[in-house]
Amino acid sequence: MAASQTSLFSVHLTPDRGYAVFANAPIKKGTLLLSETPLIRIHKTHYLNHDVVTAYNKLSPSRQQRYWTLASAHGQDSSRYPDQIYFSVPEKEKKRIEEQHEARTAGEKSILSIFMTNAMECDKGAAVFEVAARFNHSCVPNAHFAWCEGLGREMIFAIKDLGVGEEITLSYCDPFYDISMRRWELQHYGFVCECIACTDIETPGSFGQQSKDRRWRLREIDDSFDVQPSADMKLKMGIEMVSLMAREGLCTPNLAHTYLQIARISADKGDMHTAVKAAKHALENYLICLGKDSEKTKNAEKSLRAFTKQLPEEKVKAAGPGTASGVMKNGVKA
Ligand SMILES: C[S@@+](CC[C@H](N)C(=O)[O-])C[C@H]1O[C@@H](n2cnc3c(N)ncnc32)[C@H](O)[C@@H]1O
Repeated sequence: MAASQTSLFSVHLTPDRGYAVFANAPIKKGTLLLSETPLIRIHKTHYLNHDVVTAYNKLSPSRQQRYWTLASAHGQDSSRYPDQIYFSVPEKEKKRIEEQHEARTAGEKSILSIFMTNAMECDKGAAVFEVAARFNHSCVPNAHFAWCEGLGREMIFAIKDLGVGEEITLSYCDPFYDISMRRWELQHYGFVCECIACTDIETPGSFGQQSKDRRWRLREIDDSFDVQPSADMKLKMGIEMVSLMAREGLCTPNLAHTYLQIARISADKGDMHTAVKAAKHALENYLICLGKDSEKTKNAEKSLRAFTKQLPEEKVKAAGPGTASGVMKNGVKA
């Protein structure tokens, strides 16, 4: 595991979660923790066993050896999964589901089971990264991973301030999923999450119980946001989402995205002061989660600049750093 030690974090074996990643020093949110090229990459989102085996066979013997050290969520109880595939599912998709089910329930780890356990989505495909694969899951993650196609690298950023020895976690599933959807998703990785959002869910007043309601509401709003015709209603929903995410401790790009939506709706309504304030929050959060090179960050920066130009002169001064001129002065731009 020598390659996994950096000045920022170390990888250690835990008693109950396999390897895990821990902060070596206090780390500020927005810090780039890891930038890594793939060990193996498939240029298809819906890959078959054949695609993974073909890519594996092209690896050097030493890379193949390292691949086999990674975790595998095989050996699962098949009764926890449906025993039939819906009749209208296309043949190729049926084959993919069957192959993955077999890999997951087999007694031995396989090239496919390792890939499925560790793969991260890339542009039109998936890849496994030797170090990034060691980060465990939390539904309230303190780090975020994103593929940067321009750099051909997986980037992991701290999205909260981290203390020495703190485990660094990522979310393997959409944080807006409610608890039953998250449990279903995480079952595929062969574990039951015991994070703060997943425990004590029946205890009145506990974080877990409140979280259950909040995530359910987040999903409900997220599902209906785009089809909501009223701008005022959308604004209200956006503000509620931000508040729910803050209470959940979810500082993921969804938060930045929601701020940007609030900014755009406010700008459409002519409320440029709110638009600028919300766009500043969006930019700040995209910078923390995705860094300055991300297209999403650059778009937020563009929106902020556009909205600031429409502010009356005296409000530009009041809005201060982070507005169109502030962006340059404060070095947010590369
Ligand atoms: C991508 S790997 C993460 C690193 C892994 N622990 C290792 O030893 O290499 C995913 C696997 O880690 C374990 N894992 C991840 N998050 C977990 C969690 N919150 N609780 C228990 N096990 C977890 C599961 O076995 C899962 O299949």
